[in-house]
Amino acid sequence: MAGDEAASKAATSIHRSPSRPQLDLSGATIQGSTEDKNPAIVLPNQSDELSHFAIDIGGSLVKLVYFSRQTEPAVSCGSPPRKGGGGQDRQKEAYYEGWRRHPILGGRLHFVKFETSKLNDCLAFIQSKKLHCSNPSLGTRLHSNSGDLSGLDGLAASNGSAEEATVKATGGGAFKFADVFKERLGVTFDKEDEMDCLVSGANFLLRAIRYEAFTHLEGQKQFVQMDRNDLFPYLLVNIGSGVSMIKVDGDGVYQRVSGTNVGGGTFWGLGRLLMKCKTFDEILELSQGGDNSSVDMLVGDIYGGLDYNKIGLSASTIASSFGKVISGDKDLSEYRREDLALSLLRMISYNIGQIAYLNALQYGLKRIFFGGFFIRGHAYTMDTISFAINFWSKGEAQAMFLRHEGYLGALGAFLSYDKHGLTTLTSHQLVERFPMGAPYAGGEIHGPPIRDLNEKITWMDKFIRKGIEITAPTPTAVPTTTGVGGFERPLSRALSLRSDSSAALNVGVLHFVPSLEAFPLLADPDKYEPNTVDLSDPLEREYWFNILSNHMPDLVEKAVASEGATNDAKRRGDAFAQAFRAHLARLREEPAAYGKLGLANLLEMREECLREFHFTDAYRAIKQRENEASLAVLPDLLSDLDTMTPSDRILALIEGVLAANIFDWGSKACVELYRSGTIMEIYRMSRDKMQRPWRVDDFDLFRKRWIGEEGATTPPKPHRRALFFVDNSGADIVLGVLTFARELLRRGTEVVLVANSLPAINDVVATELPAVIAAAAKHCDILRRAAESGGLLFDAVSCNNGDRHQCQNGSVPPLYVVANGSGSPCIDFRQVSSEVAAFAKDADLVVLEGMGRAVHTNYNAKFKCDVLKLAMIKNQRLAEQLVQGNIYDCICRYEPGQDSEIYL
Ligand SMILES: Nc1ncnc2c1ncn2[C@@H]1O[C@H](COP(=O)(O)OP(=O)(O)O)[C@@H](O)[C@H]1O
Ligand SMILES: CC(C)(COP(=O)(O)O)[C@@H](O)C(=O)NCCC(=O)O
Ligand SMILES: [Mn+2]
Repeated sequence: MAGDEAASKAATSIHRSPSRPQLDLSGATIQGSTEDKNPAIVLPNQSDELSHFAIDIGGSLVKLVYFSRQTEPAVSCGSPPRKGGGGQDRQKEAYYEGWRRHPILGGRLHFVKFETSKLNDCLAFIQSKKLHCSNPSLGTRLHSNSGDLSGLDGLAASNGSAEEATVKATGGGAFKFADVFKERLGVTFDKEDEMDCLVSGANFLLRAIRYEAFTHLEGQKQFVQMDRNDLFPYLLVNIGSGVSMIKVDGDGVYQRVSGTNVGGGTFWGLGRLLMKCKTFDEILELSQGGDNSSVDMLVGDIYGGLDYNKIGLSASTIASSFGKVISGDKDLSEYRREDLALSLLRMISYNIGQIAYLNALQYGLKRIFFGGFFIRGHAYTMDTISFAINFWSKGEAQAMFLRHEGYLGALGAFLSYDKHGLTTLTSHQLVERFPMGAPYAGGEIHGPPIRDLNEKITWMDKFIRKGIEITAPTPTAVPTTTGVGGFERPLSRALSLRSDSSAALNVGVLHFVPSLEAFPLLADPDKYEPNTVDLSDPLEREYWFNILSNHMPDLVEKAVASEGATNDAKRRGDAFAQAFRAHLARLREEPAAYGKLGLANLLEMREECLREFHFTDAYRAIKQRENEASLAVLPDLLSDLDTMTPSDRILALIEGVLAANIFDWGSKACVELYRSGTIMEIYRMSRDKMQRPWRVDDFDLFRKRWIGEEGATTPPKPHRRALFFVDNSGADIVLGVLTFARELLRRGTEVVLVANSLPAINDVVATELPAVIAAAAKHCDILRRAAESGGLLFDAVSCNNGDRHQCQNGSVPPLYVVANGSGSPCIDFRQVSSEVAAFAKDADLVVLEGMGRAVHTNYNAKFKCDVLKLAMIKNQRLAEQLVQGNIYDCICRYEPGQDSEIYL
């Protein structure tokens, strides 16, 4: 397939579902100055009424799910601009091009909650964010400002007055408070059935969110990978104020089989009455220091301290919750509040667990999912419920919990709009992010919503003060279970309860990126795991947390400098550091808080966190300096390479990629190294040290594939197309990648350079590549012609050293640049841009370069086609662990693909 076809396939491959909404770009104008980096775009004919939010008003809590449009072309739109036009126009053209190519609405889903008794907070929140305003006649304003903090800038045509807006609403409050919403906000509720919503919310989450469901046993959280084709039947137990038990057999196919009036409302109500607790969390907190044996009547109390072995009950089994109270002659005030709280929690949780089990038994269901805000991510509650299910079912049935626990109904109501096309999205197209503002944007609970960066920084300060409560976990004692009776004491007794705000960080902002797909060349997509290092090991986790913490001062310094070291930049730098440290503290305490944790997630989160505080490219200056220094020596390197035999040359080229990978500003050791020499000195030193065999060395095999057996008469056919996942700026891209790419081109292989959509450390970004290539092309005819035919060069560049080498067949295949859809130093092949996926279809060679992409992630990944993994390991411990080697050792791993032709 020719490149143009591939590109056009990339463009068409996204028009998947005609039912998806499209943006009407006709008559679009850019508002504001053309010099403005982030101008607003006005779409006067975009009349698709925006469905801003859906609401679930329950007996205790109001749950709000709201949508904000993707206001900038998605990260996957980093393709280089096409020919024609002046600089400014070209930018504009590229911008529109992005929108044309990705007309499906991307956007973000936010989750917030309020107490029903504080409905005013909720109304104020909606009002301040203008969620209720959608006025089609005014058109829509789209801002390209990526600094959209809470996600809603520029969403609505904001004249403040709401025209007849209808909003999906569920829960009893949809009836009870319909008039209030009409009066105060002018919105009319379109009521959706609560059970319908719970079921569709749960089905969506279980299918589309990779780490949604988990088990919780004896303090251990374990994510359960649901098979989307084998989801049904299951029992859904929603523990809100009251409890609903629903047997779910499919989409919209369910039956509410049972329920109980003894639920979260009972717990909270009795907690207020008995312990005089002001908040729900206070009860949970109290329970952690409780001993229920002073309140509950235990089997041992009845049997004189003995177990009742005959029927399998231990002495510590609760025979009767609160039963001991009848025999003592004590006033309420004479009981410890902690003990009462624990008895209450156990009573409610066991009871619900038991009823759930009986229903599962009656309907032959093995899987039971618990939702509703009674759970509140509280370890002891979950352990108690799990214990009950496990005990009564003798291990047959399994209790699972949902990360979005209380939002099922609100999410279901939102999905019922059906015009976002969300129900068809797959996990590949969803990215969950955890911006610091997320828990606060919901107000309160904590209100008021954060509107700008300034407010967010102020919030950060508060968070940190609150965050001090988030201490490192005290090691938990060995669980003291007493046979069938359950835990004597809460396992998590020693831990302080997480504040609600930090618990709210369990639920992030869900980004829909319709243009992301799974990489089609993965050999076994279901088994694919991007992370090499297993962070479920506490020692490993601590090591990498420390690495990231220690790197902070240097990173903050670079970030602040990149923004001119102004006072504002310094303030943002501090806030960034606080925010990222808070994430680390949160994850130290609960590693699985954000889903399954891998090193790649941490490295990406750091980049996201920088962006959150408006550091768009912290290493901008460094990247530029290194590019210039490398471009200056490129001509000499090219001449050297051209004097070599093909066999020596391929070795020199791979050596070159490995040696240049030393320029890594994310590695502490490397950053220290740079103090001791210039870029060129370090590059030369690195090259001089290149000695084979490398620590992992498949070079001989690769050379065979490249030039064939020695003395063979017919050389192997060159690869058709190479997909080269590039890494760092400077020597890495200029002296390593481009020289290798040139050789591939010379042999007749099409080359697609796949670079980041957004910056990450000193990685080269797709939009920066055309300029780098243009500069390199001045010294090389092959690169120039290939870049021209790949549409990368606009102005004819003349080759000033007259590259004499021609391609084998006289013509040069195209060189393309494609953005990968990510802004991380690693790559997760479950989610790449649709352009990469389209270009992959014809590729027969994948090259992964650098420690992030070839070692931290994908070291063990298997591909359908040939793959070459090239990296220098710039961390001593990792080198020891992974390859029994040392820092600066190199990896050259070559694995012929399952489907590739065997030439050997
Ligand atoms: N911050 C909180 N405020 C009040 N109740 C809470 C809070 N966090 C958890 N809960 C518990 O969650 C229950 C409400 O759960 P939810 O799923 O929202 O149900 P509902 O729709 O009936 O309000 C409350 O009765 C209480 O037990
Ligand atoms: C972030 C990185 C993966 C980038 O490496 P690259 O992909 O550029 O080779 C790497 O710098 C890294 O793992 N740094 C942390 C390890 C350390 O400082 O020792
Ligand atoms: Mn890198």
